[in-house]
Amino acid sequence: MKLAIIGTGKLGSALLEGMTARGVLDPSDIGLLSRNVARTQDLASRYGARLLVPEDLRAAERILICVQPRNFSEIAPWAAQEHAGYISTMAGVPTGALMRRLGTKRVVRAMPSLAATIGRSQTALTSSREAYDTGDLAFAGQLFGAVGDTYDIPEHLFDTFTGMCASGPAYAAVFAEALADGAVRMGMPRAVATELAAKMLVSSGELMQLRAHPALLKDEVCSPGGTTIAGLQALEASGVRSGIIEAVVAATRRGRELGADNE
Ligand SMILES: NC(=O)C1=CN([C@@H]2O[C@H](COP(=O)(O)OP(=O)(O)OC[C@H]3O[C@@H](n4cnc5c(N)ncnc54)[C@H](O)[C@@H]3O)[C@@H](O)[C@H]2O)C=CC1
Ligand SMILES: O=C(O)[C@@H]1CCC=N1
Repeated sequence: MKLAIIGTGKLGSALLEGMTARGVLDPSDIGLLSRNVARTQDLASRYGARLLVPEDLRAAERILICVQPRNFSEIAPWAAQEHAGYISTMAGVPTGALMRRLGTKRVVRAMPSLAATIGRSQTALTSSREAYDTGDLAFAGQLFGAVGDTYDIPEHLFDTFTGMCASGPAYAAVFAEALADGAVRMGMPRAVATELAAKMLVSSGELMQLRAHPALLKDEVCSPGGTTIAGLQALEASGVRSGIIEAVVAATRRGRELGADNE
């Protein structure tokens, strides 16, 4: 078995879906192990992966940990296998803590996002020296490279990457929801407003990528004395920029707390 995935919740299943859809691993080389056995059995049958019990981890070349940081202490005792390499997606938990709790030096820390489902995750990677030497980091690079872009991020910036790129879809969702609320406030039907808001965010992201800086897009859309600059004035008065900066700062700090809880 090339890869055992512990934790088949929102991220574990998104990674499974993204990886199998893109053929990075044969489903028969993937094993799944989670507390929610019914859901995991269902995923295993749907994707052609194996349902595992902890003893099966002895046969896993590498183990991908996708449980919540608060559940790490529950799985660490039986997840620790001398022969295996580890990849952890747990927010906040540093490579040092992973090495100590798993009793190995073969540790890769990864931070993907739910966009892995559609092959558009931005995944941060960092690892121990041993994980580099044994090819674990290269393996993780292939795995996450199949479901989006990968970035070498130094460990001191990992929680910030998490607070922006991995948490980011939630911020974007709140922005879309609020946009739709605005349109509903002005009389637009909810279903139409919700669909328009999401599509507008996607196309705006693509337009931004075609420009050197997001401000250039803003300037092109703002006609002198027009509607957009009036809307932007109201947005700026709400302190939206500071709110977004604070969101990334708070998420970064929370990542550090989760790391400290797992020392
Ligand atoms: N949801 C997201 O967008 C992202 C999540 N992450 C990280 O990925 C990890 C998983 O996140 P989610 O999938 O959202 O969480 P989740 O709560 O949806 O899934 C957690 C999974 O762990 C399993 N689990 C919990 N305790 C267990 C135990 N003792 N033994 C076996 N299985 C156990 C649960 O049954 C569930 O399948 C977290 O550490 C999170 O920080 C990272 C990037 C993005
Ligand atoms: O909210 C969380 O803690 C996880 C990590 C990044 C996205 N979801």
